[in-house]
Amino acid sequence: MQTATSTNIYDLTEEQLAVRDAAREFAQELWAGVIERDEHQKFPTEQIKKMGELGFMGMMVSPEYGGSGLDTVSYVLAMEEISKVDASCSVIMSVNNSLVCWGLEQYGTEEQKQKYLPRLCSGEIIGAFALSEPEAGSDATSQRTTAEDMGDYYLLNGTKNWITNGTTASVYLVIAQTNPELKSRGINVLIVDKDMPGFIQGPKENKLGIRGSDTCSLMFTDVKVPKENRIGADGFGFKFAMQVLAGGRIGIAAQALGIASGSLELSLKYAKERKAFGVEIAKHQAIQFKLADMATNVDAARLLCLQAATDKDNHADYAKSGAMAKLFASKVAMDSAVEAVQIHGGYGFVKEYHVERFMRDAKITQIYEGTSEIQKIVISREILK
Ligand SMILES: Cc1cc2nc3c(=O)[nH]c(=O)nc-3n(C[C@H](O)[C@H](O)[C@H](O)COP(=O)(O)OP(=O)(O)OC[C@H]3O[C@@H](n4cnc5c(N)ncnc54)[C@H](O)[C@@H]3O)c2cc1C
Repeated sequence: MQTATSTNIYDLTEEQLAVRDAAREFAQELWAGVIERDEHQKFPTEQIKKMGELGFMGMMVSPEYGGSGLDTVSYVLAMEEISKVDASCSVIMSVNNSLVCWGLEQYGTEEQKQKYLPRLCSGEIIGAFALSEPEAGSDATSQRTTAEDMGDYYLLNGTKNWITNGTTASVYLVIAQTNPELKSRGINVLIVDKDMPGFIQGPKENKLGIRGSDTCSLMFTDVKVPKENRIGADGFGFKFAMQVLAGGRIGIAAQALGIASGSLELSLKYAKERKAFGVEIAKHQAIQFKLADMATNVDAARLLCLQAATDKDNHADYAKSGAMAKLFASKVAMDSAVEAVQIHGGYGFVKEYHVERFMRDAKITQIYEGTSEIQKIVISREILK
């Protein structure tokens, strides 16, 4: 199925196009079992392993640490293709790539990078990023999890909420307050290994969408985290979280784009097959206009995603473009998926046709890594500077 991605409007390089094509080809394998994984909240273990082997789990990490050494544009293209089929796989990929691997490579010590990155990139282990708490979501500065400085180690206590890869990860980047008097400048980020005594993971949340990906709470009771597990200088944790989330948003924007373009592709196919009143429904102007709106929005969302990715690759400021890409693409994902269900009629309401799953999966892209309201705060702050 050809959509606007077939036209090289963004002057993509041969390498970027090859990555997109490889992701597109691999994504076809994700159709098998996707409904079952969604229905039973089954983690895509085999699929993630294969994604690691193909280089999708550490796409932007330098080959020196086992990564694919690719740019953010390539990452966006791959995220779109994988999200077109299974947004659960793509969120696992996104957290591992943009939050965990990127954060470790940018700010970790040589020892930390050597210890964790090769296995995170190969898919041998998975990473998680733990910022949100029961009472600190959008207002991430209100951290209640504490990391008390005990000299050689930090004593970690508290609860994190809604953590993607929460039950399956082996390594967690945990944000915690060390010095409340310094507010956001008293926050640290610590690398916590799954088997550290006092660390337990809660049960999987029973979710509306992205049900193949596991989300849970994390509980820390007197967990002793060695000082060498801190990333960056003392008090760098909040800045770390904001930096990785700014890049993470580009990945989630691409996930939303994929859900939207997947909805469009399935709708185009169905509209040419399904007949009503003696003709294919694609011949009815009402359906044509829905498809035209979807295609226009998908192309616009893709351009915003590529703009943000290009800004990041060029080391330009991507706070605004990343927030715009996520704000817009997540709305397009939601709108396109709803229209896809409508175009499919009654068939859209049952699982075999996938679009009801896209509709459920789309919603989260307006919530995590900064809600749409928070993206508007970021954008308005940037344009009013
Ligand atoms: C499936 C899933 C996976 C997740 N994965 C992770 C993860 O891996 N790691 C992690 O740390 N977190 C994760 N999260 C948490 C997610 O990032 C938060 O849910 C999100 O940031 C919103 O926080 P909240 O739920 O506390 O909502 P709240 O912050 O309580 O917001 C509630 C509503 O109020 C609005 N609002 C809040 N403040 C303002 C304001 N100042 N102006 C205007 N509107 C405002 C919000 O936009 C929202 O509509 C995940 C969440 C889910 C559901």
